[in-house]
Amino acid sequence: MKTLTLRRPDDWHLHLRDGDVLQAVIGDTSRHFARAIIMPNLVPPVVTTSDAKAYRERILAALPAGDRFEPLMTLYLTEHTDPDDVEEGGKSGLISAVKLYPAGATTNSHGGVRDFNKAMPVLERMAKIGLPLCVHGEVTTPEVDIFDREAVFIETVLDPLRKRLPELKVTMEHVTTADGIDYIKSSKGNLAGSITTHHLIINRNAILVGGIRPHYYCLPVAKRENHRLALRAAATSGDARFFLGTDSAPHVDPLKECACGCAGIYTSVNTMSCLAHVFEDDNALDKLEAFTSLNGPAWYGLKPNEEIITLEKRDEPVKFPDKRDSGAGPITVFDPMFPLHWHVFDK
Ligand SMILES: NC(=O)N[C@@H](CC(=O)O)C(=O)O
Ligand SMILES: [Zn+2]
Ligand SMILES: [Zn+2]
Repeated sequence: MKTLTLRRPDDWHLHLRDGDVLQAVIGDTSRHFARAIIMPNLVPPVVTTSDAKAYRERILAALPAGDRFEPLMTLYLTEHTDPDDVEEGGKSGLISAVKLYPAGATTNSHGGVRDFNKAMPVLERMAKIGLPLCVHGEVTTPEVDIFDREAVFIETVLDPLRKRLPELKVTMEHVTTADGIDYIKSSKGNLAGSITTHHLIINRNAILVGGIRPHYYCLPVAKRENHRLALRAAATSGDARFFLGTDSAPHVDPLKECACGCAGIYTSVNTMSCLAHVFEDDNALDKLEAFTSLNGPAWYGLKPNEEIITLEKRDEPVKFPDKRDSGAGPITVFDPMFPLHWHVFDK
């Protein structure tokens, strides 16, 4: 029997939502993960340090009894964000990063940034104090094809921004293209990328072949197979600039299974089993710990976790629920479309 022992992983991009959904999903993360960067795109968004403090308390209150989990809070960047508030939050240790959503790019991003000049004072302050900017890297220009939005963002927004503020530390969130991977690899020191579980497994066929499958729809949308292969190569390479950010993004089924369904895939439940499968397929099980447990903390200036988890490959596949029930309705769990044999033991 194959076993694998890893330092306890962290998730560097996670949506926990609030209220009933938070209550239903938090245990799926805290079961395996010690820490997570918590996305601020609530309704209304987490904009100020005091919003983040209150949200952090709601997350801790929702944790299953006995679970230890550290939510790493982020602020949602707007054109009116106060640089002093950001600095205070960053220096106090409450705020780990600020999140940039180009207005209209994804779920609850309408309050995001339209005019980057207006965000410059905050970005300059972040560069000065070393607080990372997490970026949803897609342009929203209607003329740009949805499959090209990441590549165009790099060329027209991210690269000019990084030239203007070379000291700013940037995390390109949920990289989905070979262009994104190449861009990160060409950088020196102040750019890194998170990669999701599902983008290592699905390409765009999963969404569109044989019928439209809303539970594989997320943003940035999955791309062609050559892009998935580039993501796999980066994740399994051990390169310290790439780490796991699941982007687990729960939406209740009625909001996905309708004429205009929400973007987001719920992967917290089976992420570690999926990743062990992917890394084994690529003969890279020895690189899994770097991806899930070492590269992320190093980038965010934190120590890796001391505790460990064990994964064991068994003949009997792992049984996962198809859905996670919440007080707001059922949430469909990511189906990788192959059986998962890596079981996780963490207690
Ligand atoms: N990834 C998604 O498809 N959805 C995320 C937003 C995001 O991370 O862009 C969500 O909040 O639902
Ligand atoms: Zn995003
Ligand atoms: Zn996300």
